[in-house]
Amino acid sequence: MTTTPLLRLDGISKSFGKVTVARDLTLSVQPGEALGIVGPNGAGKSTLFAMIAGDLRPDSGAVWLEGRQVTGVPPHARTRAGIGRTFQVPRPFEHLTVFENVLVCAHQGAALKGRRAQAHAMNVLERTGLAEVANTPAGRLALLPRKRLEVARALGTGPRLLLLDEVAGGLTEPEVLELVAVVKDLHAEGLGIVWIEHVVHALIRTVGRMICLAGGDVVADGEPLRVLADRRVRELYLGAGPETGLPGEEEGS
Ligand SMILES: Nc1ncnc2c1ncn2[C@@H]1O[C@H](COP(=O)(O)OP(=O)(O)OP(=O)(O)O)[C@@H](O)[C@H]1O
Repeated sequence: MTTTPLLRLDGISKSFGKVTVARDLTLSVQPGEALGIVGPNGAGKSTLFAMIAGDLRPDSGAVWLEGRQVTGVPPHARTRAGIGRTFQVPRPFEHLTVFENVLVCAHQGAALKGRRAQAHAMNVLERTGLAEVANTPAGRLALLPRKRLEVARALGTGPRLLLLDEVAGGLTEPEVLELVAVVKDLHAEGLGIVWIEHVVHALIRTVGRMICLAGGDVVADGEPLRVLADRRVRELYLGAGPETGLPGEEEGS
């Protein structure tokens, strides 16, 4: 028996002028799967998220969510349909508290009202380790809780597919591990996760599958250490700094 994929990109193509960021790209994410996406700067990773979330329309091809075509569906309706996303640069409502920020998402994204919305928002804060700062204005948060809040806001919308866009960027090593623990717990709950990340070792700890995007193509797809050991992937990362945590060749072979 075949299960309906949580997400399916079917022959997606997208160019900005002469720059092709997706070339006839086909990709499925199964329910509960955690997929990591790596690739050099400008590879088109964030653009891919924008097409999944509905902020950008592909030039051709289709986006399917749980067997429903959503290619022409606007972002707010995709949120309601079960896609939650974070942004590279978190932009919470700075003057609202952490709790209020998530409550807005529960109202607008998950269409919850009153006590149900409040209970959901509190639950999200517990799951993301933010309960203790529930009443702190978002603008006063340090970077790690700000990143946690970005994840919490996406969760507030009640997604079945969570898109994480470089949430580990800028964090210290121990902070990365704290964030990884949050994402791993969400995955263990059964949430489908697609995580774009340059901090590769965070992905290795979390995802069961990884793809590498470059020049609009998927250049490698499979078990994370195998993908990172792939010759083409290593060539793309040549010169990448140690902060990527790219494992040595012997680890992947
Ligand atoms: N709206 C747009 N209009 C024109 N060009 C764009 C637009 N959005 C992205 N691009 C270009 O498309 C390419 C892919 O950008 P994108 O942000 O998707 O890459 P990325 O893989 O996420 O990069 P990074 O790892 O640096 O975040 C880049 O060359 C970028 O300049």
